[in-house]
Amino acid sequence: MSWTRYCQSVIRYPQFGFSIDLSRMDVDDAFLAEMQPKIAKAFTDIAALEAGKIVNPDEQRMVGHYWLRNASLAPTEELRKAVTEPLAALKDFAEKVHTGQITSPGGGTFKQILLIGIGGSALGPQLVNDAIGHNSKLPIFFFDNTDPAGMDRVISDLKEVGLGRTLVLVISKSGGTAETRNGMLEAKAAYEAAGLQFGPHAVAVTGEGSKLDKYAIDQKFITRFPMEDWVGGRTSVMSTVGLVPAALQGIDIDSFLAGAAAMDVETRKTDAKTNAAMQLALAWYHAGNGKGEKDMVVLPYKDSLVLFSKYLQQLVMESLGKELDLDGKKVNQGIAVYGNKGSTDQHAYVQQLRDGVHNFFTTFIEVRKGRNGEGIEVEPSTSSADYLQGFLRGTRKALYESGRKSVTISIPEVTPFQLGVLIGLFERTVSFYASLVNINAYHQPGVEAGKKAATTFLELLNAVRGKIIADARTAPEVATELDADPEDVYHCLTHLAANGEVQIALGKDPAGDTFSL
Ligand SMILES: O=P(O)(O)OC[C@H]1O[C@](O)(CO)[C@@H](O)[C@@H]1O
Repeated sequence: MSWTRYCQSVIRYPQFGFSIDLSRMDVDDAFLAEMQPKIAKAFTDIAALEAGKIVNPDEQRMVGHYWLRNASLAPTEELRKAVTEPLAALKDFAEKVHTGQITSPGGGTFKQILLIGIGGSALGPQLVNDAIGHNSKLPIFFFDNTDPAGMDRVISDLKEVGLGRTLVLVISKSGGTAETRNGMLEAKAAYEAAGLQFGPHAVAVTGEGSKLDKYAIDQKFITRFPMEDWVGGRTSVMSTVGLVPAALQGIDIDSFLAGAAAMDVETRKTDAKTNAAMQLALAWYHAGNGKGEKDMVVLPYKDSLVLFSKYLQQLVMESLGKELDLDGKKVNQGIAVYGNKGSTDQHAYVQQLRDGVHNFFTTFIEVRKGRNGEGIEVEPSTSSADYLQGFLRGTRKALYESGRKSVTISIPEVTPFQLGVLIGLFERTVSFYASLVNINAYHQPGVEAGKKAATTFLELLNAVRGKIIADARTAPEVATELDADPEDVYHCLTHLAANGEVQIALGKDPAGDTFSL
């Protein structure tokens, strides 16, 4: 019975060794029949998207990430060139860095990279590095936050080889993201403290004319690569954002792009039954009633894919997590994504998956090849790879026995091509799912609220700084003077106290704590 169902529901693309098993998602024919009109609309929507329609109405933008791996699909010559020219330029740049035609200002080749970016401007390069960048030509380090201690740690690691031999990539589509700006200024300060000029060690990847672009010109960066407004941050790994670092690392970026293009060819086909991305989108819809009622747990059984769940978290949650649908109706859509790797998670949270709250479905990612080269027997006739496979199959079975659904995606090994295949699959699944639930997957209005509130907090923090005097005062006293919320003022004061700018004397509760110079 389950064997028949498996054979009927597995979709295979043997030409590149891919398969997806949806048999444990229990999607029935009646559901598929009912979804027919929505499926047809999703195919029409994505064809329009790929043809260059403005499918991101709020930002009045096209969505062109599918063109990045097949420029001939781009609707105009200008757009085609916007893909091919930066690609040729970044390959040339990487080649010159590798062959020493571009060297560090102090002489000598660049030996390592510091990438400064956040969200889509870091997650893709981090995934690529972790999955396929092992032993690459230039090791890469990241500033992906505004945490000063985190940056200090990275700078100290970079100093082992030397900042003078470190090429800095500052990546920001908008060119105005605070965390990235802060990281760049922190890196610049570290260079200057070491007696080095920052600009001649740096490269910018950003929108033309952005703040960062202007800064890069002013500071005499080595070069700048453009980032187009029709590529979203979370789908930018195949744009200059992902390809500049990957090419510098010596990763086979043509193969990476070819993998995504190969998946695109299959999932562009309008036969829903054999379209892995459409079937996956339908399975998500079925599992969560089209309302994201079930979370997606991502379990790749391969250490090098450990960041894939984090990468998918942004791709899926920033794309699908929306308050309003395209008709302006309040829908609060989304699918929560979390995960790490198997079989490690077997010893962490799989207990809850099997026995606890039933609010998820699992996406297993199987990598068929265990390792390159010979392995040992850990038991008679049994290898570590056999165990990894055994745990994947065992967990899938045990979950299904207790009514927990799962998808299993299989790839032969983790290569640039296969990583492209996986990314291509999920990008198109997100596009389809967004159509099925009628939302704009390509904007992120919710992120702005937190950014605005942070700006307000920073303004208040400076106002509070100006009110600290020698006399000890409570947060409500300072708040009255500033006509501000006492809790906000309290958090400003405790932050200043923790960083040595004011003294704190604890009272019996926060209202009783006093602060002084
Ligand atoms: O590349 P940027 O413009 O610095 O943005 C970084 C990230 O910030 C976000 O805009 C969210 O604030 C993401 O969508 C994006 O990937």
